Amino acid sequence: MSQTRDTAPAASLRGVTVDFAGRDALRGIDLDVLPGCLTVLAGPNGAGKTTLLEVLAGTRPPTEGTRSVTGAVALVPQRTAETDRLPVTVRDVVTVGVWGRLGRWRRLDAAARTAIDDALERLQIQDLARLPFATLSGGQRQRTLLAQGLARAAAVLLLDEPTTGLDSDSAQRIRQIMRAEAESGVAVVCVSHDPEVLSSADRTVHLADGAIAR
Ligand SMILES: Nc1ncnc2c1ncn2[C@@H]1O[C@H](COP(=O)(O)OP(=O)(O)OP(=O)(O)O)[C@@H](O)[C@H]1O
Repeated sequence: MSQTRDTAPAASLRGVTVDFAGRDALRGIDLDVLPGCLTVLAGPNGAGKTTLLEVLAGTRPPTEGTRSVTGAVALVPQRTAETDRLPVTVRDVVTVGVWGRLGRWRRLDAAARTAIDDALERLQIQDLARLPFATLSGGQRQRTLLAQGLARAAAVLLLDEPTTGLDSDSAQRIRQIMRAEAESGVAVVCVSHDPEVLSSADRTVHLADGAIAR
């Protein structure tokens, strides 16, 4: 970890509970996410990892408790059947990452174009940029979604099982990018069952039945 323990958190949750129709997916979660730190959320299926990531992202409001963040947040979701069907190119998907920095009409300036090109290059998908997203392989889609997250240049980067189903070279590249982002000061939080992601973590948060076990 490149930051000290007394660094102010980039995101904090206090007493967070998420109730799905009377069943608690999360129960009383207190969590600080630090800049410069790769935090891995681990635990069995159904433990609440994705729900916790969604609360950190701000896409799922907690039933109880509070969330505070100090800067922009990027969420790299697991590739899904819904995103497979979107009639957009790879470059379009990555371009969404810079929208938050653009004006009302979302006209791309030079800095935004550079951010998009850099993200495509870091994920080695420049040659795919003009292809429809729907025609990509699963691994290529995952790399495109991560490129979108990098283009956002957020203070907090959240990833849901980014190496699942990838070949070893692609998985290795994604692990290297997560480490590099953490080293550059980003607060990186990753849900993963991948032993190599777990071994590269600065901190592992184990969830069990909706609570932090250790
Ligand atoms: N939209 C939803 N509606 C109802 N219940 C849900 C919803 N999303 C998740 N749950 C439930 O909340 C619990 C936690 O789910 P979550 O997806 O956060 O677990 P997870 O640890 O990410 O699991 P996995 O490792 O299988 O991805 C599970 O019991 C799940 O069935």
